[in-house]
Amino acid sequence: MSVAIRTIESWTSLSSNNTYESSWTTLETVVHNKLEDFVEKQNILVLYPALNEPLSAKFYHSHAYKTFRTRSPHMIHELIHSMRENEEWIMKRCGDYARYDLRRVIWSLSILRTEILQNSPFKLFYDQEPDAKEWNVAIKRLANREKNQWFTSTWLFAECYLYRRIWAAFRRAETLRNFDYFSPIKFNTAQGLANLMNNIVIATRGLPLNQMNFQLMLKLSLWSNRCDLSNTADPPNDEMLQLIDEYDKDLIIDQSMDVWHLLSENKQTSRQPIVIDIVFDNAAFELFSDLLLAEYILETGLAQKVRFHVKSIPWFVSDVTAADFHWMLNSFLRNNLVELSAFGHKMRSLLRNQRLELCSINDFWTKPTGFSSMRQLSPCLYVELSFSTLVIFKGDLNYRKLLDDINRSSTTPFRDCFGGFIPTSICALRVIKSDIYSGMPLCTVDWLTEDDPHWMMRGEKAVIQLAVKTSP
Ligand SMILES: O=P(O)(O)OC[C@H]1O[C@](O)(CO)[C@@H](O)[C@@H]1O
Repeated sequence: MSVAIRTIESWTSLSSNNTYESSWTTLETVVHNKLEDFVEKQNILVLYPALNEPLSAKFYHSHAYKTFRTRSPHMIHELIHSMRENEEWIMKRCGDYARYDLRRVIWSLSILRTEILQNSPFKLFYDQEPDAKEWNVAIKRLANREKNQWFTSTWLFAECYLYRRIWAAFRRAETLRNFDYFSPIKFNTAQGLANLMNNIVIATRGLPLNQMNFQLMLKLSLWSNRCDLSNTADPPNDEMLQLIDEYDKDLIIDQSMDVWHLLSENKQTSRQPIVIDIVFDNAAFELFSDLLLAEYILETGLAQKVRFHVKSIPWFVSDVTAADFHWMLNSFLRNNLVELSAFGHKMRSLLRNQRLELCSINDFWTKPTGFSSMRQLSPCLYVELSFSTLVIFKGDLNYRKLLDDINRSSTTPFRDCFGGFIPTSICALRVIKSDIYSGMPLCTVDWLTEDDPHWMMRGEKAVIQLAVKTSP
């Protein structure tokens, strides 16, 4: 969107003879005609996503289409800009030769951007990374079915491919192969929020175990998902904690009470140490609020251990990697704000005595598939999760993967959409940022869409959903 806005601005400033209004109208027509050309040439269907099919950018009225027409090209543009802006800083970290490697990477990124905009076929990976072969098999399989282009393949595959391609561009450069190119944006965002995080730490010290406090911590973790850096760059509200009750009006499905019942009953009856897993989404504020939730769960005895899952490579701009996790912990430890620093020390000691665990890196989380294939592709991970009482999946992308990114009728029960994936009970904390749903009350999506056709892309509404695994 902002790419288009920039074009419009520069164009209007050039045509100084025209009135603002007439130049705007002319330009709108030009942009519109160009779009029409693209839609026709690339066989884009001027339809909403088809029911029971995977989401795809081939549907004009979809978030997938907008992603590849504007969001992703813009994201690459911003990444290039960030690499240029942070060149000196990058050279300090990666050595002087990084300057030359950066040139090559930027060139590769520009090519990638053009490939998206031209709906080119996916290229194979020629790198030596362990997953390259698997990716290439999948790309060739798509090519046989003529679905190996950005707009014709499934959205999930194409979007994961995009982040794998960006990674490949950096991995090829000797000095930058271990550099996280999204780290400047993740670190800067987190640093800017230190005061807010410190205030929230103060406000949440010593919260006793009860349903209300549990729901508060769960909802804080939910609403922090508004602050991803790929879609909704808005900073969290300073009053977030105080506004949680008010946010309830945007919570379309709220099963936080059911999650509470599941965990508090399990606490009474379980004879085994209770483990809960959190599959992280975004770094910075969201990561902080997930750590707070984990702390509350442990302090109140709802579980004896909380395990965290991170991405193996820089992913969807702001997803948490192991390096982000350690960076955040260290930044808390070194912080001058007393309570934030004490929180860091607490986290460190919980990690040392293994009540918190950062699970070993698993590349399943960055595969271009939904979770229904976990059992087959990553059986050990599936078994590991099955020992847990509850897995909390954070965010929109994890939600899409839970549903295999298939556009079922919005009222289909949550659990019926998992394609058999149910290693244990599953909770989704999702701020809605894409056009896929489950378990929605009748007509809700229709009414919301009638009021605002783009509501699902704004990251304003959310769901807390639970699927309980009953013993066989
Ligand atoms: O960080 P989240 O909540 O997974 O969302 C990030 C983005 O991922 C998507 O699912 C795909 O781009 C978007 O809908 C969303 O903007």
